[in-house]
Amino acid sequence: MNETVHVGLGERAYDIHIGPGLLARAGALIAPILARPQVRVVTDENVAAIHLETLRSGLAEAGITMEALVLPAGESTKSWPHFTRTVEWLLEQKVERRDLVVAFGGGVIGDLTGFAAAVLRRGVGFVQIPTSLLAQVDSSVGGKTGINAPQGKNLIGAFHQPNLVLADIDVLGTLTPRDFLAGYGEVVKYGLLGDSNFFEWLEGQGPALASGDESARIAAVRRSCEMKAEIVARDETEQGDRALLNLGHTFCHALEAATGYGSRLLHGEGVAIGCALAFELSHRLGLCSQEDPSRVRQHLAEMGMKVDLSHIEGDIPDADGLLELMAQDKKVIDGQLRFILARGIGEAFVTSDVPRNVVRDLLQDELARR
Ligand SMILES: NC(=O)c1ccc[n+]([C@@H]2O[C@H](COP(=O)([O-])OP(=O)(O)OC[C@H]3O[C@@H](n4cnc5c(N)ncnc54)[C@H](O)[C@@H]3O)[C@@H](O)[C@H]2O)c1
Ligand SMILES: O=C(O)C(=O)C[C@@H](O)[C@H](O)[C@H](O)COP(=O)(O)O
Ligand SMILES: [Zn+2]
Repeated sequence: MNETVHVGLGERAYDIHIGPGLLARAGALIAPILARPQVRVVTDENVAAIHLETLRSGLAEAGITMEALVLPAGESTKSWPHFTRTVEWLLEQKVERRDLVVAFGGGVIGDLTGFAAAVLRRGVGFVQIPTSLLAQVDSSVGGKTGINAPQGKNLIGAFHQPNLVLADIDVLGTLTPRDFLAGYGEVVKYGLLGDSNFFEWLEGQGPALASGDESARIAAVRRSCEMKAEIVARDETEQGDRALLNLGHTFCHALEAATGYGSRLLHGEGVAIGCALAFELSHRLGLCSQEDPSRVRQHLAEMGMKVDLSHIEGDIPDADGLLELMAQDKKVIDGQLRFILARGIGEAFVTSDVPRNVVRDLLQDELARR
């Protein structure tokens, strides 16, 4: 029942194992790449409470000992204070250059721990054991690591590939429905950016995925990882095509900054809203038919997801305020925003040819519906 996706990056290549029961086998899977039988694990309080002892015994089966740092859960942990605490803890633990650090949690823990590993003693290896759907389909793969800055999302970080990824499908069973659906936003993104058959499959299988169907979950994680691995192998540091994985994110990151990186808007929720906006923008620019944004919105709505700016509670900035936040996007070149747009479902492309007034009008219209 286990699947393996290979990320073909030459000397930085690694495998993603996907399937049930992987925590119990973690020791056996990690042992071949360990220099000595000990690891340091960074996790959050939710994951630790439910799954840390299973990981500890899975490692112990192969004679590997572990110490853990348990951080608070949530996006605000992806910040300087927790980053400093993590790096100092790893140094206190005398983690050596040939040791491996384990990121055991969702995307927040993966991004923070990966960045700590990137700078610790100028770079130590790390293993991703992603426990949220979002982390299994996206953040644990591809080596983007980092933290948020007051100026914007993920503005401080490094490309640092993991040495191994273990995506245990069983742990998805303890996610809250809200966190599961947030991760689903990134799954839908893959279909929208490059695989219309996958999107069509999700239209049929999305409800089964959400209600816990194991084979549907494995298939969705595998297809997402295959697509991400293929793009990352082509363009590891986002000089070109990797930006496709940013579909919906220019809007999403501005909305996350506007809502204070808290529980008002989760990253995956912002991605879903951002994808709907990107398709609407594509339609307004005459790139795709009206049916495409409608179909995107309909599937997200049927899954019970946030689709519109009106689904975000509380105040958000006006159109100019959101455009100002977008100006910090890492895809900006010579002060010019770049967007991921689509000629249809599964046909995304990267462009800077987007008049500011069209984006402004779109945001104004969407804000007026709040
Ligand atoms: N590096 C990348 O390529 C990349 C890609 C996508 C997203 N991200 C980042 O990932 C972050 C979002 O990740 P996320 O949605 O996993 O958020 P998260 O890490 O905050 O996890 C969501 C919530 O689920 C809980 N949780 C995780 N696994 C659980 C489990 N098995 N059982 C019960 N609870 C569990 C966490 O404690 C948390 O409360 C954002 O910061 C985003 O920017 C990075
Ligand atoms: O891996 C990538 O590349 C992505 O863009 C994946 C995104 O889902 C993810 O949210 C990423 O962290 C965004 O990257 P950023 O460079 O726009 O911060
Ligand atoms: Zn994302």
